[in-house]
Amino acid sequence: GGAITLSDVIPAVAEAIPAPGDGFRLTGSTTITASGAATPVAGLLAEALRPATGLPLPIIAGGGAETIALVLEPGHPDEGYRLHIRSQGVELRASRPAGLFAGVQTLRQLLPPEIESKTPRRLRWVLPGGQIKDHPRYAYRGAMLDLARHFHEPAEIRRYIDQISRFKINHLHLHLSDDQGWRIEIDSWSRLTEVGGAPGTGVGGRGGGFLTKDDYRELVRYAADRHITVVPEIDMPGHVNAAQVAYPELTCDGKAPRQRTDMRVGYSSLCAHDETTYRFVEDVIRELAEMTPGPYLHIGGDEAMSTPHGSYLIFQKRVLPLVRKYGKIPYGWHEIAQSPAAAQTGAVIQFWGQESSHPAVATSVADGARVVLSPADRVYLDMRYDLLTPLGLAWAGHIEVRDAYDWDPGRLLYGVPEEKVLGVEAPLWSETLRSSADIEFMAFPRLPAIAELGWSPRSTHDWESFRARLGAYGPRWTHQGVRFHRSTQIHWS
Ligand SMILES: CC1=[NH+][C@H]2[C@@H](O1)O[C@H](CO)[C@@H](O)[C@@H]2O
Repeated sequence: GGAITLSDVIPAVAEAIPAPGDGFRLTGSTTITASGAATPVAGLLAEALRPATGLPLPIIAGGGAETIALVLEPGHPDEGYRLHIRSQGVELRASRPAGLFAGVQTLRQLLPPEIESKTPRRLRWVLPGGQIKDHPRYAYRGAMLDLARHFHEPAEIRRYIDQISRFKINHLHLHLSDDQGWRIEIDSWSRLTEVGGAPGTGVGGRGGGFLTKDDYRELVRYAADRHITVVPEIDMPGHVNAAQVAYPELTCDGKAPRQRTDMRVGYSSLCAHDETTYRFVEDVIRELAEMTPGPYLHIGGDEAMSTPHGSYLIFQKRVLPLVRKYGKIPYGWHEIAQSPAAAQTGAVIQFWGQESSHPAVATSVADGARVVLSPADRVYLDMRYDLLTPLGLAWAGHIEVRDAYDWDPGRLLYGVPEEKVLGVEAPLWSETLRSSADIEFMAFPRLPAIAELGWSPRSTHDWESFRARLGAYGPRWTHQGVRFHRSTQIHWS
């Protein structure tokens, strides 16, 4: 493709002022300048640029010519940054390390695609001259990975964290329990993983396993270093068969249900009238909260078809406040909006419907709840692209790249105006996934579309621009070894 310009970045930047001919060339004498809290971000920048360039790119504290300076200073919007590229040097300015990290993702995309090579390439490494002023439209830009239907090892989750961080995604929602399996160690209820995390507890009798508390803490740290907040989810009162196989006392009749490795939903429910249920729920919330530095604790709430409506309301009235009791913001699928406790506890409601209006959500929002948008027919990355797609489901229809791109989070839901939208999230359910390759095939190229909706100003929204930028991005995935789907909607470079 042609020379890279400031406007080729995904997500689209808020403002770009090119200065042609004033580009900065990386050479053997280029340094990176950083101090204090900017230093870890400088380390990630050096780590990103050294392999393909083969350049030393030492990190120094003291500035000077030919340097890429990372500067923390007041006056920038949250996660925002200013990038100024001139022939004599580069300045990346922000008020928080997260802003510098966002700027680093932009910088990577301003170098030729070969920058993603793990081995040195003999190339002129030139950053195009000019200025970028950039900041996110929404604070919450998420990706969800379902570890319950198919467990993915920590190394696979770290790989996904790396890949989503390139597009300024800043939340990773981990779906840690469901009917098939339980994937996070809880000390006070150890059979949850001894039984629910055993080999063979995934869909099709595969995909067993679980995260120890140390695995989880390490993933939280790895994500935090890339300015991604982990959002853990324990799905209740439905989607609990695995917990009930491990602890029959969590059923209303005390009989352990049979283990399930099929893909059906809606058949399980905790017992809303039994105090054992609330002891269990509180223990789980307490242990999850103490190992989760992020502000959110997701308690599911979806598809409770086997929970009578009255029992569902009793359950949410008891449980949403428990999340607050342990210092977290309650978060749940949009069914929780049936309960006044959602708004009363200032919960975040995750909309996963296909409707353009949802009265219960609009009411909760009017009463103080906020919304994360995950319309299933737009952002469910487990939906097939088309009839030929070998993986995934199709209950919400096929989702090609344009379907994922062409909608507006600020105008999706009647009664949920722009200022009540916390952001967007792309769930990837794992009933049909088996590997990192499967994750990458379903997530890319659609996730960048959702990342752009979450980050870029609405004024930059343009399908022809996005598809051209995406086509030019393809070689970067190839150099990284990302097994993306070569959608026929895109002209891949
Ligand atoms: C919130 C929600 N509950 C269901 C629904 O989404 O569809 C998913 C598959 O697309 C399925 O795995 C999940 O259990």
